[in-house]
Amino acid sequence: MTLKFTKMHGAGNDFVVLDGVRQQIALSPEQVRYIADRHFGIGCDQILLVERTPREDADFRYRIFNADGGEVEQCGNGARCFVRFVHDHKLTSKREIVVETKSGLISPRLEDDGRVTVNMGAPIFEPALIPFVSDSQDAIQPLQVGNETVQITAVSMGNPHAVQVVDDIETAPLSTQGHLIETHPRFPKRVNAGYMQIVDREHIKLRVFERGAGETLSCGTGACAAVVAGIRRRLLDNSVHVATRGGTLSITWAGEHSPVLMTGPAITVFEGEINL
Ligand SMILES: N[C@H](CCC[C@H](N)C(=O)O)C(=O)O
Repeated sequence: MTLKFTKMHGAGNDFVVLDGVRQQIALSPEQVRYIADRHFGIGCDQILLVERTPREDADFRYRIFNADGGEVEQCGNGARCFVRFVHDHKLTSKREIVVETKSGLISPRLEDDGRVTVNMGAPIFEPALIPFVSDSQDAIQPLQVGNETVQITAVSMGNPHAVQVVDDIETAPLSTQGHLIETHPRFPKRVNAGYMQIVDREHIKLRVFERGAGETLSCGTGACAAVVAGIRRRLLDNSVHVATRGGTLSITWAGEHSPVLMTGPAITVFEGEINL
């Protein structure tokens, strides 16, 4: 089978985007891993599959597969690339669309300056819904990682995140802690491990060891989770610029049950075909 694909990135978090509207696509985990492989395949952090949806209240369905082959609930940087893709490939003329994901509806919008704003929905703190094994919803909770105890904020943006505050992002222990947190038994569906450095109340630096992909240059839901965590810890104001290794994302959250808004880039790099 020959598949047309589009290679895209959102602040360096890169994607292979597949048009499941004009092509009939059903990928096995092995095929996902092959496409995502940076030596034997195309190479990407995630694969994004665009599909029609039967829902009346949505324009498309959006399926996300991590490089390890697992299908997941949400991808923030991918949502921005999604709306750029469907607009540029003339699957819609709308500049704002409603997209069905495994974790609910999101609405990305193309801005006049070329960036994309996404309403990512409200963060979730109930442990059972993250999911996180805990009898507390405190903003800061201890987590035993190897032979040390770290202080995390557990939050879901549709996908699970464990966020820490560090003094220096450059020395954050992603290489030693990242996988241990990702696979921690208190996160039954595994978790994305975020490390943020507070620059001031409107600026942070962020690195994320992503579930199913390892450290990426940027993580959109991770940026949302980090800002929410910082606001809950009373360290940040409501609008924050998040500097990631691949670029800057702007996140706004008014607190409580209000939605998190994310604005950032969505870039098309090249089009191609791959034989599966
Ligand atoms: N690794 C994530 C999915 C991709 C999220 C990230 N690339 C983003 O931009 O939000 C997870 O397993 O939940």
